[in-house]
Amino acid sequence: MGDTLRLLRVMWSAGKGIAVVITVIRLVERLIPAATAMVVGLLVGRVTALNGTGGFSTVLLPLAAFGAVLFVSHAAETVVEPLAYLTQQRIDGAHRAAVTRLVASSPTIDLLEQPEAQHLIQRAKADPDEYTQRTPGQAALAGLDQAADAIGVVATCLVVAQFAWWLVPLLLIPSLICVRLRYRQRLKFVRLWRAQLDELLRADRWQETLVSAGVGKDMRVFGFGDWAVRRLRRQHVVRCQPIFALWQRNICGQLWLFLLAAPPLLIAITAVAAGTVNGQGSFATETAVLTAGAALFTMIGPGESALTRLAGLEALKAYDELAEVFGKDAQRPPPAAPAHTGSSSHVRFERVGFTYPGTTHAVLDGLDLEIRPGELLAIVGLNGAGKSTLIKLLSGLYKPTSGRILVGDGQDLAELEARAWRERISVVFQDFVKYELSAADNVTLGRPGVVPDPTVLEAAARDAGLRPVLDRLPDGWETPLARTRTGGVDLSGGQWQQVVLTRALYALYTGAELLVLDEPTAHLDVRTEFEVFQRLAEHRDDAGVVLISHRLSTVRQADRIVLLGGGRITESGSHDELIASGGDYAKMFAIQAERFQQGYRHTIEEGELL
Ligand SMILES: Nc1ncnc2c1ncn2[C@@H]1O[C@H](COP(=O)(O)OP(=O)(O)OP(=O)(O)O)[C@@H](O)[C@H]1O
Repeated sequence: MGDTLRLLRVMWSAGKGIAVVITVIRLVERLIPAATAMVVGLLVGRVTALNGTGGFSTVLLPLAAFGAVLFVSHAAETVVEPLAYLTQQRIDGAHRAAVTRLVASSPTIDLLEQPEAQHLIQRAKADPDEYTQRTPGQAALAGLDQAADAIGVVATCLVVAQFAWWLVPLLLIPSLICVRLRYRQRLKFVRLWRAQLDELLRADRWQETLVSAGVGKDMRVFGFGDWAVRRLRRQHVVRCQPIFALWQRNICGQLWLFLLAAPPLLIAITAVAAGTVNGQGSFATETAVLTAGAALFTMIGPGESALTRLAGLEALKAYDELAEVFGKDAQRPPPAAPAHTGSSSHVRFERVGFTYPGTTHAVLDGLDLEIRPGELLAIVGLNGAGKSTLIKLLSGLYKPTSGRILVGDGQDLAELEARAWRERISVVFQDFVKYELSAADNVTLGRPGVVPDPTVLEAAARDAGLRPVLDRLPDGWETPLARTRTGGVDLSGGQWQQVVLTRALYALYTGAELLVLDEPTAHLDVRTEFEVFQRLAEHRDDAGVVLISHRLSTVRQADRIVLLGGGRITESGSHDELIASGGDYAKMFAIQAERFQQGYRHTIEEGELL
């Protein structure tokens, strides 16, 4: 009952007018079998009464009524289809927007990395690419169908009862048992689908990966196309086999359902025929009852509505669970949390420890670090030392497992409103995203919702060294940065990095106070990288910059360099101080300087960069 009410509410949410119209049409449709039975009965009665005596005019009325029933049936069918489509799209559009909003509302990303959360999202997103998956819109319409079916069954039973009341339970009870059994069969499909979510997700991702241009390169070069397709097929077969097996059992079950429902219908037909022969009813009544009985048999038919209702409700229930999980998360920190005060480029990590959810290894372990206002701070360390993790904590994407991060005048980052904090910082991640949007959109995403200022856009492009790249694009700023889009182009790795740097600088020049760059120049040639940093140093004003880089030739320009190792800062100082101390930084620098001089001596003027 609760589910039915919920589906009605969902239906109502599509718009009162459309909900009422579609309900009326569905009801009319369901009354048509009963109306047909009565009209056919009336027609047969009149024809029989004529008994070859002429007077054809007496059958005109039932004939006209029959035509009217046919017309109404046809009109209802024609009108209901677009209305149902509209209703479904409205409901599903709103549902998908709600799911996206909910998932996006989480201030951190730790939940998104959990398989359980991904399963919930898959269940809730109502993307009916699977046999058993249905959308809330489809479920609402199916719920309406079922309610209308029930009314249609009552009307048809009234026609049948004209002959004898006991025919109603005789036909109805086996049919209702069939409905129940079918419902249980469909429930098994939904449960099976739910149990297979993990494989489904893996197969989906694998398929998406295989058709992407990036993987297309690897696939061709290494020649693993056949292997990849075989793997995809195997995943598909493994997933489908239990569904086929369930179908096989289902087909056998259908025979039992037929044996349950058909004999009562035959008994009813025989009883009505015998009764008519014995003068218990007219031939017309017999025709009406038989027409209605057959309609009843088909009305309680295939159980598709039951599956649709069940599967669509599944998406709504998954949304509830998702709201529970993400809703809680979205409320940490509380929405009314204060905005921070003081300079955003003043940050202190106090004994910060961090272990990724679901793992046991502490990536950061009692880390103390101060990022001073206006300072250019470089963080270096070996692969896996935790540099990117530190940046994610600084961006508020994860909360420290222990310790705290104080920002501005000493406010705990965990208690601040995440959005307000992020407006004050500008971050380039190592694994940045290449958005299939225009060059302008790719950059202005750094400050969304604000009318782009062309002067600032140009300044950011100039400082990131993007201007020469833009000059070569066919449509300048408006060129889509994706080969798959009409008129689009793809950029080289270094050019993409310049786009992303431009985005970060654009955010910096429009209000951010702390620029965080995680390997921002790994793909840039040495000269471009040098020029970019020169300009950044000139134009950053009072903004702080945190730079992560393995290129120590870049890092040496920083005001201060810290070395991260074993989850803590192990060395800190200017380049000269660290070289003088002869620690790990000095050793790393010596190795790189030696390799650099060997590898680039002929292309870079001596002493220009080192
Ligand atoms: N989302 C994650 N879930 C679990 N563990 C993670 C996750 N991201 C990173 N790690 C682990 O955390 C450790 C630190 O990774 P991180 O990316 O911070 O290192 P890094 O210093 O930036 O390395 P690199 O120089 O190679 O970029 C690694 O052992 C890594 O496996």
